[in-house]
Amino acid sequence: MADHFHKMHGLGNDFVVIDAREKAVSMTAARARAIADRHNGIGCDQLILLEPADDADAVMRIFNADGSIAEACGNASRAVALLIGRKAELITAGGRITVEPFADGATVEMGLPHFGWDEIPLAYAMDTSAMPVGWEGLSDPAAVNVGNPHLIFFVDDCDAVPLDRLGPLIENDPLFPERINVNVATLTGPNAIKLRVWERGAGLTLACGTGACATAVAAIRSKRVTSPVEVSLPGGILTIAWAGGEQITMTGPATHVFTGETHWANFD
Ligand SMILES: N[C@H](CCC[C@H](N)C(=O)O)C(=O)O
Repeated sequence: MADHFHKMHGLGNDFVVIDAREKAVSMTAARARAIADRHNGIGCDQLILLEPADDADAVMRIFNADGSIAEACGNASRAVALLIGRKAELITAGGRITVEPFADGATVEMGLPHFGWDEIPLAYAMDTSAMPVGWEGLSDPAAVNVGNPHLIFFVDDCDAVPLDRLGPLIENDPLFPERINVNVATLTGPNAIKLRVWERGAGLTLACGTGACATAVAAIRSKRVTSPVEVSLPGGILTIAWAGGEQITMTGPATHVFTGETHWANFD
């Protein structure tokens, strides 16, 4: 009996989605890594495993391409919304989210942002709105936790930042006990941001939903922009709304590419 999966993406941030609500699928970091491998596996930025939940529509477990666990995944939340096909509540390691699909995408209530140094988390206390730290020309970042941890640098030209080199350096800095997602953002209007992201455990991706949420929240909080914000990533545009103290709302496309079948034991 073959195992089925859905190959999906949100603005090019791609996923292997396994719906294990009816039939359990065991997943380990090693198996997730093997499935995510773009040469010897199926290939994806994150592996998404849907499991039964007592008081929600599903538990959504998120494995990065390196096998590490992510507490939130905005683009995958929209993909799962499309797959479920109706309004749904999902439990993730970072909290409870509500998703509502439309024809070719979804709106997601991503929960509340957190700003405390120990909520990011950081290794020691500091003001997370403008941190007194820097890496090779990148300085004064903000940090926001939107279920998962994000560091945001506002720069004049995000395309000029060597993120392929600085991303892993910052991701793995001892300041971040749980590592961190690295965002470089350029303001392009009173409600517009251009964004590139180095993702914890996945590297450069075409889009990052939680990165867009964290960056928009940091920009709104510091009065660089007003809500709602259009965030332009290499893969496309997400709209993020946040009225301070409220839920973050993210709206954007989701794509079901194909349904495939395999045997997960092949990846052990
Ligand atoms: N691509 C995801 C983010 C994955 C975050 C993951 N890299 C981590 O937090 O470890 C998104 O659309 O939000």
